[in-house]
Amino acid sequence: MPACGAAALAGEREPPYTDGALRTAPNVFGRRQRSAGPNEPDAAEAARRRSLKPLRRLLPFVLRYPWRLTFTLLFLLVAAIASLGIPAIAGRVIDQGFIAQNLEMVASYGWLIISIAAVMAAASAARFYFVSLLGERVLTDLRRAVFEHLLTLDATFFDTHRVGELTSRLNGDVATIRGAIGSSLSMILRGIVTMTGAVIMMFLTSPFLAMGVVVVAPSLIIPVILLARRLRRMSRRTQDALAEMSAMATEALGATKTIKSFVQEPVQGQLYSQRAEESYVAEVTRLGARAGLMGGIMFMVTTALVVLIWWGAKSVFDGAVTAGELAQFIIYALMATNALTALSELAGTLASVAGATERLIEILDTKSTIEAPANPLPLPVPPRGTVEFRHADFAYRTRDDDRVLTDLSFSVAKGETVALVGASGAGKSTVFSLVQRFYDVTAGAILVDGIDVRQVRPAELRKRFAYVEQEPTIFAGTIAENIRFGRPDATDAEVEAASRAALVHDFVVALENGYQSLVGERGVMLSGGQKQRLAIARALLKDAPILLLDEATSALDAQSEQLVQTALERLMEGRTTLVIAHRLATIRDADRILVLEKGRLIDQGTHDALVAKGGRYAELAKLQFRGELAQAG
Ligand SMILES: Nc1ncnc2c1ncn2[C@@H]1O[C@H](COP(=O)(O)OP(=O)(O)OP(=O)(O)O)[C@@H](O)[C@H]1O
Repeated sequence: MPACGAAALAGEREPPYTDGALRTAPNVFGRRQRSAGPNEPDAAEAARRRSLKPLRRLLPFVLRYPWRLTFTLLFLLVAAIASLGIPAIAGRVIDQGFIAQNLEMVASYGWLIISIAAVMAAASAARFYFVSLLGERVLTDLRRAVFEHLLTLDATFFDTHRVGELTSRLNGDVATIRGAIGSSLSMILRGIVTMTGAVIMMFLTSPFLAMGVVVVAPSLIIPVILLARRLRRMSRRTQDALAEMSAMATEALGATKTIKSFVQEPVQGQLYSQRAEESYVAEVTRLGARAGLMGGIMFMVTTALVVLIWWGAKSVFDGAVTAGELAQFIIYALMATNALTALSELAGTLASVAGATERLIEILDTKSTIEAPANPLPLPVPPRGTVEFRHADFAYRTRDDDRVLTDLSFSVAKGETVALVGASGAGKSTVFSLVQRFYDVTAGAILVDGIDVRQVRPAELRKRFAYVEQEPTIFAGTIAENIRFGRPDATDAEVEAASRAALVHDFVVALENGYQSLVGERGVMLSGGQKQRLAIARALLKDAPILLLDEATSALDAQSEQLVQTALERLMEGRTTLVIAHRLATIRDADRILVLEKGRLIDQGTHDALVAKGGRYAELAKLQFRGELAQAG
């Protein structure tokens, strides 16, 4: 019995994804990149790994379910008391039954043991059930809380964290905690109660033998604990290697087309096999050490047991204890050893659970810098549909010194179509992010419908915009779900009306499942033009007063282009439109063109006026619309 816990003492069984592994995961170039954000200072990392403090943060989640917790503790106590009662009766069986040769006594004690065993079994099963129930509940709540919180975080957070890392926190870290709470916690709780109980019973049974054990035990336990700690460090290295391998695979498998197109399969294969080898070596080293430790423990425990039996037998012969008391004592000693092995496992498991919890809590503790003001102002109803930038300066927090927008001032009146034009990196997309308050300006102000965007609830503000991205985001779901994205309660008739206006209806009805057809991940089953029209239908259905349109740069064929253009014209009707323009047609139809250069507004006016002026815009237009100008001219 003591040897069976040797593996646990040896510190095996750490769930995957321990601390820090994912933060240094390599990319497809085989280079490690840290994605730690402003909330994750590196220096404290090592100290935090050892700390069990984060576990306290799980407490509020657990205390939400007082009944489940009470039942868990109740059944835990009942099972422990019952299991501690059995050896005491076994001792009596030996003294009053075997030695006194009284078979009746053996039988009646036998019945008693069976009854207690029944209680113990039922209470253990109930304890396991309730602790698992509690664990699953806590994890589900935690996972939901983290996901919901992630959605509230600002764009800067997502600029500094890799999506892969965040999803592995949601999956890997939660799985780590589940593994621990689901089974280990149950074992651990039992271990604590049993060990305490068994030691007390050892003293009650024979203080003399118990004192002997207390003196000798530390010399056995301390080296084992030290070795086990070393083994845990090795185990962490193994998991780091494993996490690196899987992070690399995830990135590579998500980019198979790029890899194939650049004929990088052999290089990627080689990089992966390097990781696999590293992982293999780390694991084999760990297994070797573990095997040695297990063997050592087994030998030590068996030797200790033999010594205890010899010394116990001597005490029986000397008349210091009875044979029954000795048997009883040995059983308690074995129970205590077993419980100790479970507890030594606790240290390893708790450390990794603490690490996993910490990473999840870290997300929960991250505050969004974009928050609703304490006393938000309402936006005017009906909407005015105006936008104004007042001396706006902006720098991304990740690149503090690089000013992206400088003293930008312009205003867009209701129903006006204003085109933003400028070289790549001039700050056009940044204007779109700021007006929707994904980031805050560093100086100046942005007003929508006459009100500073920082004074209204972000959700209210964003309802005023329909945003059509350059590469529309299509979710893996049905066409209807994608169109309804901004208004899940829209009726079928409304969806169809928007689809007809956006020229989506005709191609949808030709599909076998119509609006219920699945579009695949990122809309892979749709053509570029279809995706754009779907995004336009979605924006139409949202029916917001201000349209933010980032025109697609990728060329569509003439017919598809015409369809998208028609759909766009319908979407722009009656709305204020800010458009990042890449097409001459859009530019010509715009009421005004804003020319941005390095984040400054250097000119504005109509296309003809700006061309006639012959400044920067004329040059830019010549470059950007070269083909179209040639055709037009
Ligand atoms: N999330 C971000 N974090 C840090 N810097 C950023 C971020 N997004 C953009 N930038 C930087 O801000 C500057 C302006 O970028 P922006 O995307 O607004 O330009 P753009 O005019 O829209 O360019 P393009 O036409 O190529 O899309 C660039 O120098 C860019 O590198």
